[in-house]
Amino acid sequence: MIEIDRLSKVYGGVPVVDDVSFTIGRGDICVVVGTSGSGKTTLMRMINRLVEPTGGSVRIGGQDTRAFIGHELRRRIGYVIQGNGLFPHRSVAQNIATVPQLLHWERARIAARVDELLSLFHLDPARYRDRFPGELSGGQQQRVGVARALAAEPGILLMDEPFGALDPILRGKAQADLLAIQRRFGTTVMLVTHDMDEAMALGNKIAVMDGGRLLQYAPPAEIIARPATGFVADLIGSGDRPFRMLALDTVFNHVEPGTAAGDAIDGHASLRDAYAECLWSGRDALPVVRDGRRIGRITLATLTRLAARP
Ligand SMILES: Nc1ncnc2c1ncn2[C@@H]1O[C@H](COP(=O)(O)OP(=O)(O)OP(=O)(O)O)[C@@H](O)[C@H]1O
Repeated sequence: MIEIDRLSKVYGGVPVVDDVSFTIGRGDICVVVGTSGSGKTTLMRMINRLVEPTGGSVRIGGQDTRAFIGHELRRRIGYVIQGNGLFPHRSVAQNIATVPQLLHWERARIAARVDELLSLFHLDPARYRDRFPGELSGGQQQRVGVARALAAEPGILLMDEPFGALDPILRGKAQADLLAIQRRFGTTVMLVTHDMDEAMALGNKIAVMDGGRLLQYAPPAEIIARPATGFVADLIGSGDRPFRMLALDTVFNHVEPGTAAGDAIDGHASLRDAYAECLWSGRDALPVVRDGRRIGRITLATLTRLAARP
């Protein structure tokens, strides 16, 4: 659990983070959104004390972060930045091993962890562990960057625009990987992004910043349905609201008995995808499959009802 308590940062008399308080629950994914210069990065960097607060405090697991020496705190908190920041002259394995080595893990344990993480990120260890970052694609480098941040099994992962440089396809895959890994390790994640779709896809809580202040901190459905200010409403985009609402849920949760004609949709698909398929194919219901077997249908009427303001 991360408790952010009246946190402020002032540069040259100007508050860039202004009296911000909120709590990130253990195992939560908190996504921080806001306009450029709203203080997102500064807020994040005060969690691992790359930036020292002017006022307020941060507690992790009940302990004030000021009780730690800065670099020791940072060894316990994974940190990923856009462009991954890999060491170019160290191999993939050496990059991932950075923090475990600082913590004096045994060699065999480090080697096993490197291979485990490479496999988790769909990189064959035998093929990739001895390569250098320059010998990887951008998407592969980004995965190694996240693997490095997770190497010492941190309870907390801070991610600053981690997928900003990836194309939309790779971005979707990187988001799915992050969700799978977060579920597996139960890591508490704080992620900064400019992309509202990404925020909604990943966050179970969204923090909206503007001018250094926290405007709203709530689950995505709450932010969409009840934006705290006009600024938050604008950020979501009024034309996108019904579609954002549908994107939050999957077909499985709304299957009805009955049949429908035409190609089926997988139950894991989002309601937004189901809605798009109904419109595109001109159907008012789609068959739903689970593991290749038809289990019922989803109707346009249900999707329309679920897209409305709750
Ligand atoms: N070291 C610094 N000295 C002075 N001003 C700073 C410093 N770091 C950040 N700022 C200012 O603080 C404000 C917030 O910056 P920050 O990087 O936290 O915003 P952000 O929301 O992450 O922006 P972006 O989305 O563009 O990355 C900006 O006006 C920035 O110019």
